[in-house]
Amino acid sequence: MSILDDIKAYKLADVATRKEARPLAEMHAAARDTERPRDFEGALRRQMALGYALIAEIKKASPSKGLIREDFDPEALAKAYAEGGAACLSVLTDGPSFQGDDTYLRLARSACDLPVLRKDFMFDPWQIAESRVLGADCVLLILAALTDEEATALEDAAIEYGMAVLIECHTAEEVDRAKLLRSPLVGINNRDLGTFVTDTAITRKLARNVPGDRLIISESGLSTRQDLAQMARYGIRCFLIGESLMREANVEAATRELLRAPWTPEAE
Ligand SMILES: O=P(O)(O)OC[C@@H](O)[C@@H](O)c1c[nH]c2ccccc12
Repeated sequence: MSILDDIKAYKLADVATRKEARPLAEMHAAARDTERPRDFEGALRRQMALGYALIAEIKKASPSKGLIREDFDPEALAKAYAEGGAACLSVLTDGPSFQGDDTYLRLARSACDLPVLRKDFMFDPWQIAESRVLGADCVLLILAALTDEEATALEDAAIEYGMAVLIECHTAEEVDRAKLLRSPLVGINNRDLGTFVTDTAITRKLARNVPGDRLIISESGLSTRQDLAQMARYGIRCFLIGESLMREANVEAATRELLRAPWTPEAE
């Protein structure tokens, strides 16, 4: 069984229990009743016009690295990322694999003005409604874990609640499948979720197949200004970064330093 199968099994069991407490009709009504989500795509595009756009991730632990950050305060981290110049936040809410929690999302979002991605594993439209109720402005759809039909149903639900959708791909085939969906946000994960092997060349290889009207976000394994400059040479200026920033003592300063003076062709 691959790790994604394993995650799907515990996630569906967890959703079944949560659903008993709040059935779909009730969660759907609550989601429709929330305030307008913050503009995730707009925040990325505004920052890209000025340089790099960063989705900064709040992640305590991961299955490949174990505990990443001991001193873990989601509110302080959200403020540090916002002050350091991030465009958006990503908050892990999955407990079993990432030591995440739904409350981390609420705390991070209320500590700043940034739009927030709920980083979790979505299989059931009920989870999309729940994400909006928790305050998420964007959800992640991992194509490696979903059929086209499932991805479409989840995307439709997110769009109905006014949320953005980050479509995650890791292979050329998944990039082709992303074209069947409506969301312009295409994440290319440099990490293989089955083996945890991370190779930042994956973004450059797959970017060629992404239509020009989509916004490419390079995800995972990025840590230095050189990493970002290297991507920018290929026209990719939007990044999702977690671990390397989570390991910094001063997250705000590290974020600011990473985003300082973006690479431009003129500078070469
Ligand atoms: O911590 P990193 O290597 O900077 O990566 C961040 C993010 O891309 C990674 O956490 C991630 C990308 N896709 C995911 C899907 C599920 C869980 C986690 C992820």
